[in-house]
Amino acid sequence: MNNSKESQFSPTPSSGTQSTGTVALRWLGASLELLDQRLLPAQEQWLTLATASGVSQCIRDMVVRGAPAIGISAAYGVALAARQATASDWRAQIQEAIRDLAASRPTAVNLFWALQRMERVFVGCGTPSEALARLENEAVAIHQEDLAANLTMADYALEAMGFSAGAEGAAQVSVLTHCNTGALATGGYGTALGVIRRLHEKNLLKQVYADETRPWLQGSRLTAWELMRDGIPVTLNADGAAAAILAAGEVRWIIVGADRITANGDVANKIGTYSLAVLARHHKVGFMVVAPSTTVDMDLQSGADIPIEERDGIEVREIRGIPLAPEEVSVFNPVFDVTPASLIDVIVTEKGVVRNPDIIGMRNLFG
Ligand SMILES: CSC[C@H]1O[C@H](OP(=O)(O)O)[C@H](O)[C@@H]1O
Repeated sequence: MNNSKESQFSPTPSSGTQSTGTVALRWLGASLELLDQRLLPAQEQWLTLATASGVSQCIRDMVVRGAPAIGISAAYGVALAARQATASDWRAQIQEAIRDLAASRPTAVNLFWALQRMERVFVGCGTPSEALARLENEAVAIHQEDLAANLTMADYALEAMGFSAGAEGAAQVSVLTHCNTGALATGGYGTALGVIRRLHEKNLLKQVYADETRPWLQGSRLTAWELMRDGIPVTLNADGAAAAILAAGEVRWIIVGADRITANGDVANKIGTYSLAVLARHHKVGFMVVAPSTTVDMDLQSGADIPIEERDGIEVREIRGIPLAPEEVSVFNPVFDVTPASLIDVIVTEKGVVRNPDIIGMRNLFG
């Protein structure tokens, strides 16, 4: 892996929508560039990956993170494996790359959806050169489809919020969001942050409150950085301040992303999401989950079935090597929690919207 400045590919959004300059990844054809999100906001440093194992390590280390971005990066990782696999055992090498990428993080179903889609293409390839061409095309398609989905979801979300088309002059709304669900977490534009971008584009956004999102600080380090680059009015708050913000009465919606949505509408998302949903219900604030259909896992009946990733306690005990707690203290560090469907007012996907989600509403949309 080394640093690089040039890039050849980053999908441009469909016409009629403001594109965002921020991207998390760039496909160069023979390599994948990843913006090292561990260093933001202090440094914008790109890593160039030429192997699937390098991409897998970057997902493990959260160089790139965010459910859709993880899936897209893994898809490009499989394409890189095809480029590397020229020996007689090329099939085994690509299959091993898929296995290694699948082991990189356990919760975001987008990863497994993307790898299964790439594997379906791979098994139909007869030669290494056919695999190289078809797998690269499939990874690019996954990337571009994700961006298109985000643009569609932004429109659906505004309708769900009561902003019909052409509502530019309507009263502005303040919202609160958690973690990072923007261009840094997706193929571009963002899921929950895509809705926030669209509200801003239509002059419907008064203020975004962004939870800092301990312990990895996706909110303070990524969301605040991303929104300020786009001139979007963002106020950073400690996670513990969310209750007081909702009690003040300005915020009308909490808008978050997801890492896995099960058949009954339960949602796994960044740790702290569940408590926001409880607060939202108590304060009669709308609670919206925005996620592409690649985040929906109809094979799991409920959130109890979702594997919740736990990461090293050092992420809680330290920040960039600076101790925040006694070195030997034990730490509970699940990086996701599950919000029951009963606390969710609406799930927005590019295939449509599920209000008051339950298994019937999910099945109507996803079969
Ligand atoms: C649209 S990103 C979805 C999801 O991914 C983030 O997790 P992580 O930063 O650990 O990859 C967070 O849960 C976002 O809401």
